[in-house]
Amino acid sequence: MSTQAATEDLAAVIGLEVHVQLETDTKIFCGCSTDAADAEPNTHTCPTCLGLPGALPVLNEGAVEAAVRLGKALHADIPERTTFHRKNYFYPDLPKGFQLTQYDAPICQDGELEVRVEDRRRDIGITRAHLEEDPGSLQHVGGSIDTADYTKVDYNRAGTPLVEIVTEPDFRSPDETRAFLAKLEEVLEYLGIYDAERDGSLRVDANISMVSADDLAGEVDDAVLAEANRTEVKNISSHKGAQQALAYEVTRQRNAIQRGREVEQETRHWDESRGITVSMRSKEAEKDYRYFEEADLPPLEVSDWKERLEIPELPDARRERFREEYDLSEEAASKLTSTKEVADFFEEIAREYDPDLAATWVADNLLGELNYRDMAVTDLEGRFDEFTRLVELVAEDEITEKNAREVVLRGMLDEGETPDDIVEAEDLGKTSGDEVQAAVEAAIAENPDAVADYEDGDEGAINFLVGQVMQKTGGSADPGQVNGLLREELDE
Ligand SMILES: Nc1ncnc2c1ncn2[C@@H]1O[C@H](COP(=O)(O)OP(=O)(O)OP(=O)(O)O)[C@@H](O)[C@H]1O
Ligand SMILES: [Mg+2]
Ligand SMILES: [Mg+2]
Repeated sequence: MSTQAATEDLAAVIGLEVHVQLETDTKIFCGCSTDAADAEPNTHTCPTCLGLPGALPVLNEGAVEAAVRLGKALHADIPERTTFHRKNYFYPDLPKGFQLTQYDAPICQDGELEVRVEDRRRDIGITRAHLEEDPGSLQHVGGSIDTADYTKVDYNRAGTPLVEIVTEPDFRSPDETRAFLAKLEEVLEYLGIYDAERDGSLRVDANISMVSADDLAGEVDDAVLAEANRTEVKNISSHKGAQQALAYEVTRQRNAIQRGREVEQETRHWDESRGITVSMRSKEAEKDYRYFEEADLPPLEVSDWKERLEIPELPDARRERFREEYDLSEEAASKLTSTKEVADFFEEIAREYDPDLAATWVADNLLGELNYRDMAVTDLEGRFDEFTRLVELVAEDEITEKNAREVVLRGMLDEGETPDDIVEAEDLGKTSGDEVQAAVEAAIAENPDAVADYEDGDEGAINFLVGQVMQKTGGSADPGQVNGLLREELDE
């Protein structure tokens, strides 16, 4: 098809395999801790995750529950029973010589995830999501994967629970994959089964082929996609990486086809520092893996787990509810549902104070100041009460909005102080009505010339008097209010 395609318009067909580390305390088939971020290499290991002879796997219920919750969120089918298989291949990151994974009875099948790209809605089909164990990690010394002097291996990661989410070849551009991955991460975080901060917690294999644009118009014939030669790009660890690696492949494959060459069906490696993909090996066929069912793990009955396990309201539903319930703009509702923490936080404040005030303070002021400092709402962990107190001070009119934003909020974020301490130290408490009234009267009594000018029709004189009152109140009075009070006195 390549020679024929050379004369036609070409379009990209993309499918993703996304590996997500599930957040559990222990590994998927043994009791070793998964929290090895600061551990010495090869210290979080045992005979099971090292694959020593005679060691038996025991399935971690928490990992299965996380996968079932994900399945619900993706509107996937959860089978009555699910099984595990051995996928045999030889590579140093795999001490047993096989990976325990799922094959013909995965925990989730036939789901979908709705994505928005600019203003278009795209429903991306989820072929399957299956559980498996993470291999160990390799560290290439003195170069990258193809040029290193030698390689070190660390089995702390081996056995970390993974869910591999395989999409249908439904993406038509690298941008769409970026939107999908962002959305998927949002859902995973809402479900509380994933830690985005952990290194390597999301890894992507991106499959891409170029086919004739005509073949993609209308109903797509599966046979066309099955026939197209695709490359599978590995070693992608971010949304941006996926987008860049795929954009590179679009150009590379298009050039090859236009020069009359065939695109090889192969596995390629994304070299992030060089911004290119490099050929690694021809793509192994499924039969190479000699899959067979793991005799040490009996089939698992999961028919009633879907009913039993609850999932929280997900980002799309929550955004819609926020728009209606709190009468928010699309933009504000999106910002306020970007993470579960932000959304929970907003709702807590909105219930107690005015939702408009809560929306302004969380979506604009707080997120704006955090963003400016490269911080996230999670950096405020344990200080939510302080922020609520700040909103309360504004709601009850005890400090001006300007001081709240420019002095108190910034002091909280930069100096780690509490709102009440800042208000006291900076003497920000709004001057009471009586004090302002007294200052107005004093300013009038002390400045007969300005009063006379005002009475002669000189509007500028009022500004001078406002300035006098502001001075007397140490700047804590509201200038608009002072102006009104002065006119009331003078116009009597
Ligand atoms: N013509 C195509 N162009 C781009 N991607 C495709 C095409 N056909 C299928 N794909 C995608 O390739 C991926 C296949 O993943 P799957 O895990 O089923 O098989 P695999 O990559 O052969 O196996 P392995 O898990 O060993 O890598 C899916 O994401 C699918 O959408
Ligand atoms: Mg796969
Ligand atoms: Mg693959």
